[in-house]
Amino acid sequence: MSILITNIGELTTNDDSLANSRVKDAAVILDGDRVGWVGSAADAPAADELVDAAGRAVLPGWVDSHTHMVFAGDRTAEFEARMAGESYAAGGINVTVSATRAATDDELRVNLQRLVDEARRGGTTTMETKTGYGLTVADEVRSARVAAGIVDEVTFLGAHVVPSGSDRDEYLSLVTGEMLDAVAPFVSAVDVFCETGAFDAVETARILETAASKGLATHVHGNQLGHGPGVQLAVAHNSLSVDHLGFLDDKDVEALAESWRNGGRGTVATVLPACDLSTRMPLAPAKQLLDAGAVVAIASNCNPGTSYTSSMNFCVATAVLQMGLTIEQAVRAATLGGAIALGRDTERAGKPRVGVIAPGARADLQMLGAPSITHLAYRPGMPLTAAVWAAGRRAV
Ligand SMILES: N=CN[C@@H](CCC(=O)O)C(=O)O
Ligand SMILES: [Zn+2]
Repeated sequence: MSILITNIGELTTNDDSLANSRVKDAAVILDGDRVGWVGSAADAPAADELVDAAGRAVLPGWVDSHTHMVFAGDRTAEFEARMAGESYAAGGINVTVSATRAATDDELRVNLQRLVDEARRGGTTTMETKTGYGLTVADEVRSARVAAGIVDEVTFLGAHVVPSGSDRDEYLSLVTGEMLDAVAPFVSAVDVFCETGAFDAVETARILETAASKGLATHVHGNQLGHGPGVQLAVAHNSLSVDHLGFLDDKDVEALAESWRNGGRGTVATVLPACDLSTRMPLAPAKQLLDAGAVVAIASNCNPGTSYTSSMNFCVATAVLQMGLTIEQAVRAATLGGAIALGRDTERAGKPRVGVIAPGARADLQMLGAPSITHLAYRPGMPLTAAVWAAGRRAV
């Protein structure tokens, strides 16, 4: 089954082999679950089905590379207290851990599916989610299993905090031993919250090294609540990404940029604008990172504590309006940037690449109710997602 989407006013491809990544009067053919052809509408071959974009903009579906969506409960009271002047502390995580442990598998599944459906309606076609609200072997395994049945990429975040009542050394041995082995069949990566109140530099290094020794990719939550060693550790351990980045010094920015020089595959700097706003923390210096040569991703960090939104439209608009990115930079960071942060920018183990509209890539596209991507920031807060195709199927 092939679908020709024609009469596209502006097509954003992220395909660097094309002279211009914002193509006018374009067309795309979806061939099953892959992109089959991209070009000028005038040259488009025939297909089984025709969709007239009527001059609207088409771009890759959002790739949300950082969420924590396997949870139960709600943290409205904590949010209200924060808006009244209290500051965010990692301790709130244990509130969600208690609620998550008390939930049934079905309740976790239904809540995760609800959030994924919301994200899909907002144009997201690839989603990562983390465990990290179970923090026992059994609860982390079921979080990973539930997530693996619903989202594209699952990350093990047993190293979120040391759960209340646990001995620190025993918990670290669990996270790097029995718990990691038990979740490994369901996950592709391991994450660590490297922060005061969570895990320190020595503990983070131990977790990253153990994950790598088992063939798993790594991510780091770093430099979220203050300046810390997260960025340097992530780069030194060749992590796929380091995320948050509200407190960076020049050496951190340079390390992230340097990691991509000389053809190296470095560490993506993932910024989380909705989280920065919801925690009233400094915005990550996304423009400085890009200007230095780092690869930047934008993600929602959807979770009940620090960022209860999956709206990538909101994140992109904030990155443009408040972080100083151009619209092209923000859209690229929220699509191809996320794909690179997940190691999904190339075909891997039979999984097609995502984050681009190019022949062979997964057929993940969104159409805006607007003629150009500029409207994502020009008309912030407006419901601009007009249509979504996920793996070639019309999803919205
Ligand atoms: N910082 C660590 N983890 C989450 C927050 C989790 C929570 O507060 O429930 C984050 O990315 O912001
Ligand atoms: Zn997070």
